[in-house]
Amino acid sequence: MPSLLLMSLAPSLKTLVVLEFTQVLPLALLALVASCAYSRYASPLKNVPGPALASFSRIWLNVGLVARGNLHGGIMDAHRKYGPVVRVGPNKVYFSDPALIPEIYGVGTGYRKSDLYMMSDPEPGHGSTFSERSAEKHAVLRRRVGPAYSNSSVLQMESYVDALVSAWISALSSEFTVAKTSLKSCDFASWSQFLTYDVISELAFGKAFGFIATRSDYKQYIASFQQALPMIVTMSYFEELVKFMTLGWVRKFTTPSIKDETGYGNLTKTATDLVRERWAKGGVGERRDMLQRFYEEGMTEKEAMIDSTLILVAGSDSTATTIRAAVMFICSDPSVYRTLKSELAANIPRTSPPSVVSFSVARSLPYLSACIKEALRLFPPGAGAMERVVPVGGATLSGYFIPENTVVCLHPWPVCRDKVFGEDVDSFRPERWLEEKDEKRLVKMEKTLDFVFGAGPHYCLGRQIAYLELYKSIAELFLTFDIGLSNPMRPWKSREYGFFLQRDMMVKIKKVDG
Ligand code: HEM
Repeated sequence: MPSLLLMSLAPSLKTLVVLEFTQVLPLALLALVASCAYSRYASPLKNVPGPALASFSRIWLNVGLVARGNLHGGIMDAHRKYGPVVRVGPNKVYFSDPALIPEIYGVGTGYRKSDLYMMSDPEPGHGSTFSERSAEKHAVLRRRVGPAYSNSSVLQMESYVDALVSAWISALSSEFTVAKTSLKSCDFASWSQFLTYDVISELAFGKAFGFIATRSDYKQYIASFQQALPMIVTMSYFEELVKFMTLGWVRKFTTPSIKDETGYGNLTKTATDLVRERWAKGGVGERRDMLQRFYEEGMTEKEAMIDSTLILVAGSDSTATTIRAAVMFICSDPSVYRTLKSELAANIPRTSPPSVVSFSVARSLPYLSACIKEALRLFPPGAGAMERVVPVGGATLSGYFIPENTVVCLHPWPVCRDKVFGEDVDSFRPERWLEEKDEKRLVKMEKTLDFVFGAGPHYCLGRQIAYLELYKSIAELFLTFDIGLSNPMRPWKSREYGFFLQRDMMVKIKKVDG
């Protein structure tokens, strides 16, 4: 009976729906056109230069740049075309003048992280040290995790990094060189990350996952991250979609499961299990690793689970990208290559059995330091937009009044090509760090470069760990091997989604004589 009634009502319902739709559609279109016209011609940002499409739509940024894996390149081009201030969206303005770093990123200036970071929350309402948008909650988290990253704790863990760098060099040697002759090309894109993943898991949990030992992408953590990242990052720019996706029932379909045998879900499970085990033992591990320090600072089990997963992600890709970039740039310039090799050979005696160069010795080598700085400058590995929200009252930035709640950002790629570095900013020239006689300018160069690690309350906590790995791995690589790019015309395949997804970086390696 009810179905008969429904059937008799169906035609009139259909007419009603069609009528409603034909009436609503023009109204919706009108509202859309009015909102685009307002954004383009009447918004307080109407005079800020930028692409016309970006002034009324997010398509230019979100689809044209982010979804195509080239935010850093597109933003650099936009600054070249429009100058130091660019309107990249209806409510977004990006800047390139490093003088704005203290204002936008400084301590206590009131600029909070934008909703772009929401997608990085491991759970709705539970931000990590990286994704937390409330300044108060972030300060509490940062106080608790800070000691684990301090210079002294990092230096206490140097011997564990040495053991892994040594195992990495031996593995490269036995896999790719025999009797000083190169055998097969090495995919250095993967091998650089085998090292950084093992180092970070060793420092965080007191136990390397086993990328070097298995000479493989252990449980496909790297592959699964690379597969998931483009979609996650592109969606994070559509904040309304993220709000929908974080609803409990939707998350079930969008988040990798901890029941997975491999991939990112399994990585989360591994970190979660290790934290649970450790908290059950009162925080005490076999040695005083980062997890133990988290426990000592009063972190809850949940906070530690969230932040230890963050370390694995934040601490492996960025450092691996810098190792790759350094190798690529050094191998592409014969004069840089020769100068670096001579400096290393002259200052680091080879011992038997071989020992890994100490951080203090490696840091004292001027040419090695200049190469690392130049690699970070020319190829900042953290290429995600560090967006912030203008506080109440608005602000005047680079001569434009920017109203409150506008999203603003300085992107490290254009910042690292600022004129303070000289005329030839697009060249890899380590000498620029050694020839500069003007002390003040050198300090300004150092400070500007440091922005690759962010600034202010969100300044990178893992900077010292990154440097420890960079100095040791690059010194040991060029001391032990002669290295050449297999395909200098196309050294790697690279796309960027905040992190760089790089593969097929084929290199030939040969043991150095002597
Ligand atoms: C060359 C290597 C690295 C670069 C260029 C880099 C860059 C950055 C940048 C730019 C930020 C600030 C992001 C923002 O404000 O949105 C950041 C934050 C962070 N980084 Fe790194 N990072 C590197 C290595 C590492 C390593 C090795 C670790 C961990 C062991 C790490 C852990 C973190 C954490 C926990 C934060 C969040 C800090 C906070 O918001 O309070 N990073 N990093």
